Amino acid sequence: MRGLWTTARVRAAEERVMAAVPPGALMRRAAFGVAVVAAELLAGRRRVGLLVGAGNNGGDALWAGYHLRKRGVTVTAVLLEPSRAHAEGLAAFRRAGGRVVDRLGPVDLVVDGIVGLSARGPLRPDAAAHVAGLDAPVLAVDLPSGVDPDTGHVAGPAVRAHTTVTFGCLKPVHALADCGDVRLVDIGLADALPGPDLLELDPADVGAAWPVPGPDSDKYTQGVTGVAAGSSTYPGAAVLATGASLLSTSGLVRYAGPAAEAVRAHWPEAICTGSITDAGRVQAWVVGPGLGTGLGSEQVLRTVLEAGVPVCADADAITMLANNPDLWDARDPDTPLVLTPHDREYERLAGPVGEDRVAAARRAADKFGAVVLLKGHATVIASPDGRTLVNRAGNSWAATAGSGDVLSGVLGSLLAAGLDPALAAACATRVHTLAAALAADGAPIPASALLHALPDAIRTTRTP
Ligand SMILES: NC(=O)C1=CN([C@@H]2O[C@H](COP(=O)(O)OP(=O)(O)OC[C@H]3O[C@@H](n4cnc5c(N)ncnc54)[C@H](OP(=O)(O)O)[C@@H]3O)[C@@H](O)[C@H]2O)[C@@H](O)CC1
Ligand SMILES: [K+]
Repeated sequence: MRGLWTTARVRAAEERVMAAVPPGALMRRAAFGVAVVAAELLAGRRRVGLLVGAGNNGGDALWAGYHLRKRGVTVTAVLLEPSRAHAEGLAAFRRAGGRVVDRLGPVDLVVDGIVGLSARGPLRPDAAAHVAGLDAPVLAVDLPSGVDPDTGHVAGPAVRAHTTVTFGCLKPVHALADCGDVRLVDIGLADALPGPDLLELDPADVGAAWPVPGPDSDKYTQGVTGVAAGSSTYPGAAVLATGASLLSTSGLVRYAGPAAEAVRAHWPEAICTGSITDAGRVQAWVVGPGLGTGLGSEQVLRTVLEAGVPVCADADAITMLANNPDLWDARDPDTPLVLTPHDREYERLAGPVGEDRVAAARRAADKFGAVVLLKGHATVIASPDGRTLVNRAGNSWAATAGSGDVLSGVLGSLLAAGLDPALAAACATRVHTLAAALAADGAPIPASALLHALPDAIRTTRTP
């Protein structure tokens, strides 16, 4: 499990550590780390260009340039605001033979020291003009300039980083936005940091939490998942969600709805019935994918919410909850509920997502007393108990029709197995992402291919 800390907390920790070490020590450590990674990326090539902004981020870049000069690398620097460039860093850079230029010429690597933790908004026009002309890979100092450190939001021109070197701890931007390969340099902040603001699961965390049968298990001990999804118009959603539940755990899966025949044809092991009223007992429900939003579907949702077991409410279930707030009354507030909206569904439910996806997920989790899984390139999972987890996909292979149905099926089976709902949501998201990447292997895939890659994805997390 990896923690991520917002800039306010990082700054507070830095102040505490700075008071106890010689002036400039933290920047030296940070800059040395940048130089080491730069040398690695150069792999013997010898030309580095620095883009240097007005603050300490630029100071890091200049000191990194100093260390690279000591290794015999040719280093040039563009000072975006010469009068505000970090004075000691600039003096050291010049002493070591670094040259200040108006524009970067041909280089093998660019070091982005335009702006770091103090970043607000996109790149300013002069910085954007320097970045637009780059064709060498970019090593970002702390974070790619132009990306918001706390939200990962990109509102305009921004640096696209091949690699990012950050210091002391990860910040939200590193999980919420594309920072390339992220390297963490220890500058001695760990003991000064409070608990993290966000968490990101490692595959091993997922593997450790994933329910697998023990020596005494039977088909009931892993939990029975109920799937209330699909319609005569959309039987595929039922097939995908039920299949995903079946492939995620060895527990039993019951399907209830108008797509029973289609589900039975694809998944003979599922217990299928045409109506929710005779579905039998389950330990968790998945409700919503392809269900429709008519009166009959509302009754299905009401029945599921009244069942007193954890519920994963997806797609049409979210739309119905948004359209008809009376449906909330059917829910026992002590029973876990996981809502899995994409942005448009979120908007129906709780208003615009806005630039801060973490804040949006937390707002809805508070408002509804539910775990909210806000889907995106970076999926944010907020629990009403305050925990927030993020999962960065790193690719878009899962952005295909039916992919959400698979996710809800996986999540439902983890809820049925008794996992903590926020952990279940994070594990399901991670495995879904892995399955998409494994199935795609470089080429677009339909959701059914993602579905069939689930066992391999789960295996990956369980391999030490
Ligand atoms: N503290 C420490 O111990 C350590 C800190 N370290 C390093 O310091 C970095 C933080 O440095 P920092 O706070 O000096 O500010 P920084 O991010 O360089 O910004 C400079 C100025 O840029 C401007 N600006 C704002 N937005 C902008 C935009 N979109 N595009 C262009 N410009 C923009 C804005 O100035 P303005 O023009 O608004 O007055 C702002 O003040 C941190 O990320 C890490 O690299 C490490 O050495 C480890 C130890
Ligand atoms: K930067």
